[in-house]
Amino acid sequence: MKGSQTIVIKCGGSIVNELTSSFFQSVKALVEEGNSVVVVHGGGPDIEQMLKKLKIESEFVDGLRKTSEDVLDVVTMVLSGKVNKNLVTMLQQHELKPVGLSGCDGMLLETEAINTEKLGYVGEVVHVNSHLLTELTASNYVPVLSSIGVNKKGQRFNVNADLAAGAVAQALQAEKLLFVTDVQGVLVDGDLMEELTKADIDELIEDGVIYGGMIPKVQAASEALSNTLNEVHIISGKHSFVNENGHMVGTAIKHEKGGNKNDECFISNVSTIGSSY
Ligand SMILES: Nc1ncnc2c1ncn2[C@@H]1O[C@H](COP(=O)(O)OP(=O)(O)O)[C@@H](O)[C@H]1O
Ligand SMILES: CC(=O)N[C@@H](CCC(=O)OP(=O)(O)O)C(=O)O
Repeated sequence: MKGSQTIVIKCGGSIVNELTSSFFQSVKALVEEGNSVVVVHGGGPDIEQMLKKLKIESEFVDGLRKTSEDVLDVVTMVLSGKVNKNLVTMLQQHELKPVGLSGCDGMLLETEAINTEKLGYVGEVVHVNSHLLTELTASNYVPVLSSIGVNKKGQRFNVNADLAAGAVAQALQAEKLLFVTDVQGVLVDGDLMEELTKADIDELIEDGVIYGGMIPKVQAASEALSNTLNEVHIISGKHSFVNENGHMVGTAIKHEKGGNKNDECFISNVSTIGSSY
């Protein structure tokens, strides 16, 4: 896939500290081929660790971390501090031009509370400042966004990073959205599902085959599908994005099965999955 596509890459907290050189080479190849790349990241395990250290309790409600004022401060420090700066420096080491930002900066992720009584300071993105992102990507910068949102009154919110990435992809009318995580894709009885539709996803969630942190990922993926975004990929950050033919690996979430699967060379000039293990 050569040219000027917009590609949103969500790096999950499960993998953000273990991304391999093959992963960074894949990102670099996408930028060098003239694409606009925006990175959105989470950091669930790092948040969990810091909350434990500070002896602050938190619980998950419907897959989202119920967020008190204290939890919000920790989430902000961990995501926009440690995780964001680690990712920025790693990208720099791979000769990219990352700019670390939170969703508060430039009101990148304007956010409103989902249900204050049930979830506290957990928000959903209602508007993305696409202009700032496109200004940066036009100059070959790679914006690296932590999933902290803000409302017009200046209140910060904790946003699930999968949902933040979906909102960014929709706002930018991205052609590609990649969820990079710690598994090869969606697995059923240990087998990788190469393609899934929304109907498949609903059934797999209902049957308990897709659970936990995979739920917001597949839901954000299917909701982000549009006229411009025909496939959303869930892939592992432990290796290259592509196989030996230059085609995407992992699970593709699509409007319907079949179609253009593997018709397109996603990236050329990058090490392939076979060479990276
Ligand atoms: N059907 C499934 N296939 C693969 N992984 C699944 C599935 N259902 C649940 N999971 C879990 O989802 C996890 C990825 O979600 P999560 O830990 O939230 O990742 P991230 O931090 O990358 O967003 C996997 O490590 C796995 O434990
Ligand atoms: C509201 C909510 O649940 N926010 C998440 C934000 C981080 C995140 O989403 O990180 P992952 O990419 O590791 O899932 C949290 O507090 O853990």
